[in-house]
Amino acid sequence: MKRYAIIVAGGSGSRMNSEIPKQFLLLANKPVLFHTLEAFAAAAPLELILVLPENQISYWERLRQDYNWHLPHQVVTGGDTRFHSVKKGLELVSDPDSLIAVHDGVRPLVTASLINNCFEEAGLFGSAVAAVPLKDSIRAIGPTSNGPLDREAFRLVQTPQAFRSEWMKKAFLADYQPFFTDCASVLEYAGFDIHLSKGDYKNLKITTPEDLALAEVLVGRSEV
Ligand SMILES: Nc1ccn([C@@H]2O[C@H](COP(=O)(O)OP(=O)(O)OP(=O)(O)O)[C@@H](O)[C@H]2O)c(=O)n1
Ligand SMILES: C[C@](O)(CO)[C@H](O)COP(=O)(O)O
Repeated sequence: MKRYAIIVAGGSGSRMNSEIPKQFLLLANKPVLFHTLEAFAAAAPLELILVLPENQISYWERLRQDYNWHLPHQVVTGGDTRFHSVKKGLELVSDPDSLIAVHDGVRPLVTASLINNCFEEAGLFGSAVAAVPLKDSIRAIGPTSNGPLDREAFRLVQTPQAFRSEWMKKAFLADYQPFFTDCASVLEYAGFDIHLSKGDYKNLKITTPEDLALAEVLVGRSEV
């Protein structure tokens, strides 16, 4: 089955508080997005689709030239939310019977084994969403009090999130809902079962400045 990867990098990175959107910041001396795209290209034969903010496409082209970086990929402009950006990426998937992995451009430490495992399990189950158990205790917050929850009943959800293309195409016909924080929520809303796949604690999402500092420590360290 043909494989596609949609790398969503259409956000502005407001929580990072950086003038340059976080997907272009340097990690181990090269832009975060180069790490992410290279990880997918190294994993398995697939078609790479990169979703970027409209006002950053020329910056991306300049970065590629400056770094003499030539990994084949298609670029499409993103939308107002992650949901809309994924939807734009989906328009470039032409094969009706394929597997699609959607991944945050700002998760550059994703490994080939995590990517391939998600594709393989999506082939078996129709969906495969990387997730990890919680390490901390959690409490539910009410208006005047708070109380403990059983952390074994929860998982932290990551990307890659891989699906049969037919499922994704159907699910993304939905109108946008505010609880669509990832693709799993969109597919579940459309009635599809979500299979959780083994995630990786190192597969962190660069959201705030300390995440980038942590990624600098972890990058290239396969032994941890
Ligand atoms: N309209 C959007 C919003 C987000 N994303 C992408 O979805 C991934 C996860 O989103 P997040 O970490 O929230 O990125 P931002 O939206 O850029 O960050 P913030 O919420 O802090 O503004 C990122 O790779 C981001 O670029 C996207 O493609 N299109
Ligand atoms: C898709 C995601 O990374 C899964 O954990 C997450 O939902 C993205 O959330 P964000 O608020 O857009 O960073």
